[in-house]
Amino acid sequence: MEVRKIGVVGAGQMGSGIAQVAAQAGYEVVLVDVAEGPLAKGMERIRSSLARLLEKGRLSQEEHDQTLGRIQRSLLLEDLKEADLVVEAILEDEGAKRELFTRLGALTRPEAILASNTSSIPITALARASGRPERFIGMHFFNPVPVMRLVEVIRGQLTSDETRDAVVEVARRMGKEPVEVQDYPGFVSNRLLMPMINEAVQALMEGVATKEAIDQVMRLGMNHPMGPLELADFIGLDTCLAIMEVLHRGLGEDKYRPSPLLRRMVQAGLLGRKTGRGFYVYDEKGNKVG
Ligand SMILES: CC(=O)CC(=O)SCCNC(=O)CCNC(=O)[C@H](O)C(C)(C)COP(=O)(O)OP(=O)(O)OC[C@H]1O[C@@H](n2cnc3c(N)ncnc32)[C@H](O)[C@@H]1OP(=O)(O)O
Ligand SMILES: NC(=O)C1=CN([C@@H]2O[C@H](COP(=O)(O)OP(=O)(O)OC[C@H]3O[C@@H](n4cnc5c(N)ncnc54)[C@H](OP(=O)(O)O)[C@@H]3O)[C@@H](O)[C@H]2O)C=CC1
Repeated sequence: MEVRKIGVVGAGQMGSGIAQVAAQAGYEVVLVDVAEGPLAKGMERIRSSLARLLEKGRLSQEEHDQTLGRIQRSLLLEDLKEADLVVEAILEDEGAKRELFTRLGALTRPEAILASNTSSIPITALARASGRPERFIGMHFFNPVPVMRLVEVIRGQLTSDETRDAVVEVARRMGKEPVEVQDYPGFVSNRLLMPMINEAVQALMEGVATKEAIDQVMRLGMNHPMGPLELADFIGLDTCLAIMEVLHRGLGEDKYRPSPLLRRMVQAGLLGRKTGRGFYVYDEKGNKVG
């Protein structure tokens, strides 16, 4: 099946990035969110990322303008009726995602593929809610989407070969490297990454070192581009907690128990860069100021 039009639901940090790389690859894009505020913020993120690429000469003025021209913004899921592929990037909550996929399954064309950018939630369960498990798949992008090359491709129990082939082709056309993994909690990426982040939070809570020292150890000693606490702020502490809960529930081992400090920070609304404060403090442009 040839994909021409891509819908993206959720205009947060991931949804806006996915819409951007899809439009850069030449697809017609419809970006949908529930409210005007996040939609405007998502479009602003796309504009500033494209401006950065233009400034660096990675994009011509014409490509820049055409990319923006390919993105239609909307507050209505009904505008996804003509899409060939819809990628969901709303909050990491199984109930909310199931509800959305039930609606998408009812309103999109029967041959359209539905994909989730979930970080950890079982693809097979979301596929069932969509009512079209053969044409359902996990398409897991990485943050920041315009920069990171990986797309983790996760087949559900009933995903067809045609669906897998179609999203692999889309990912490649976006300039990404698709890697196929099985439908286990957290897949590969977050089964490995999130316990490290959770352990860094636990080490901070136990007073093993300051947050700066913990981050420095991993940056300077392991050559990670960001320390784990800085990275947790970048991802969003709500998303980190949601992923740890899926690992804990899904794999049933104590080693995946979310750190109480992580939980407390989410309860306090300290979600990281997106709310201006997490382990560190950020200005409105997302630059670390404290
Ligand atoms: C939770 C999940 O389910 C899965 C996940 O996504 S986990 C998170 C995965 N992501 C990571 O681990 C990110 C780790 N961090 C990094 O790789 C880097 O710190 C970073 C790429 C974010 C920033 O890199 P940096 O060197 O500190 O900053 P900076 O120089 O501004 O950016 C590096 C390059 O990326 C570009 N860039 C960064 N963000 C960009 C954006 N949003 N749009 C376009 N370009 C961008 C910059 O322009 C720069 O390009 P040049 O090399 O051509 O100069
Ligand atoms: N952050 C990361 O590094 C990564 C995240 N992911 C996954 O991507 C998904 C999105 O994460 P991220 O972009 O960081 O989250 P954000 O909080 O930045 O964005 C989520 C967006 O979805 C909107 N939204 C919430 N519910 C609905 C709905 N029912 N319909 C339409 N839009 C909705 C939110 O609006 P509002 O603000 O009004 O609630 C918000 O704009 C999650 O599943 C996450 O696990 C995957 C890879 C990396």
